[in-house]
Amino acid sequence: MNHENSRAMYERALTLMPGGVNSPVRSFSAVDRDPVFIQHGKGATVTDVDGNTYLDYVLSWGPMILGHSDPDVIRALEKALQNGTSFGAPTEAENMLASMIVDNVSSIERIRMVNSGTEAVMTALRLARAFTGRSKIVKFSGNYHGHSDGLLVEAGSGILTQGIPGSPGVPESIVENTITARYNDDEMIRQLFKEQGSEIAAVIAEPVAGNMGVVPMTMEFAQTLREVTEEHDSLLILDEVMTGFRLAFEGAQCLYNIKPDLTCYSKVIGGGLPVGAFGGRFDVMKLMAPKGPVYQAGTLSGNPLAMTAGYHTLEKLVSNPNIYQQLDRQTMKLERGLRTLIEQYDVSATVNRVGSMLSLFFTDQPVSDYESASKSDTDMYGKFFRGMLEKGIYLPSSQFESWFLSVCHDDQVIDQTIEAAESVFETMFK
Ligand SMILES: Cc1ncc(COP(=O)(O)O)c(C=O)c1O
Ligand SMILES: N[C@H](C=O)CCC(=O)O
Repeated sequence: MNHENSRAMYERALTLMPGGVNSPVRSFSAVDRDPVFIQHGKGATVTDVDGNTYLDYVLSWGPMILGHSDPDVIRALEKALQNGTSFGAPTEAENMLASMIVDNVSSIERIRMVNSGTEAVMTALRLARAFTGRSKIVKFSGNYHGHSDGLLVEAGSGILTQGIPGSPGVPESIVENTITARYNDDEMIRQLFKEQGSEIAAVIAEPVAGNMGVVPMTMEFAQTLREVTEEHDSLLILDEVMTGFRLAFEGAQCLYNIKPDLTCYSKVIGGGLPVGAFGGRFDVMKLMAPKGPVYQAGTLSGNPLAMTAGYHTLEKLVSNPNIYQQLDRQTMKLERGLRTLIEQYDVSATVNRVGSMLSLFFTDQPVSDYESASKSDTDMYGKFFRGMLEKGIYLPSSQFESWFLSVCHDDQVIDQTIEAAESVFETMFK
């Protein structure tokens, strides 16, 4: 494959932006390679600036559940564009997206749109603190909730990929209110609440973690989180930025049958445009300004183009519930193909999957938390990644990110991916 144009653009980018990128994971630094620059995407594929086309399992890190350039979403955007791009005033598009969610997700009685997952989580925590009058929050190692100051401690995603414990520039006084606990450890969270329950404003968790690779929460742990927060009058915040509208329309909360007090969204809710949102119980949400005293604002919050892309994406998902079965079936096919290869080539690897989120970890131990995820052989992943890229398969450039499938990942796409993986395994493990 020729990557001449990507290389030239990356060299130029390095002179303009720190590390040549606007978000660290996309720099490919963890897989020891220069990034490819993407020109366009269609369905399950993206094409780079050298004309190489790849089967895409990154899907913009999750949002593109309908595949790239879905014709209905593009058509709606083209129409919306004729009216202008931003007004900083209410539009009907906001009502449409909000009611799509309030009418279809039972835990959401009120919702507020923002521009990113980071903003959604940051504000949901402020709200939880105001509602409870408490300062401490509990998060879990290996979960990632965006890059706000209090949440980078033992975070997943780029923080885990780069092997750094948090970030310089965050004052001690901010993180002293963040308690970090072990994911899927019932005993630890119960003990924590026994000791400090009256000071804890909220527990925030990814119901299926996707930022230390895919690590599902156990059913038991989900119930425990709901129980301890209720017992101690703390709030349970589910960060469904990745899982919302992806694992089911009602997100992971319906798979686990738990009702959080607040839920955070981003990714699929914006159909590929920048949208974040948080919502939940009316008695909590009514504290938000201008109804209540908790401040949040945004010049571009509820932007009409973003609302349009989100509405038309969710519209297609809600009106075709078979979509989730189809996504599950196709991802299971990929999972089975990878498992067969792991056995055939006797590789120390394990596959975790929930619905259309999947990770291949190069470790023979089960991966159930930050500690076990961290034991994966990241050099091996880098080698696998580079081999797959050369075969035209665009995977996440880190062991600790989820692979995502879209409705365009049909049998042919999956077969081609498994064939490529077989040929890469052949060179790596024969
Ligand atoms: C679970 C989770 N929460 C929060 C975020 C932050 O979202 P954003 O990147 O839109 O700020 C992300 C992804 O980045 C995420 O995966
Ligand atoms: N893991 C991150 C979000 O889900 C990856 C996207 C990013 O931070 O650039």
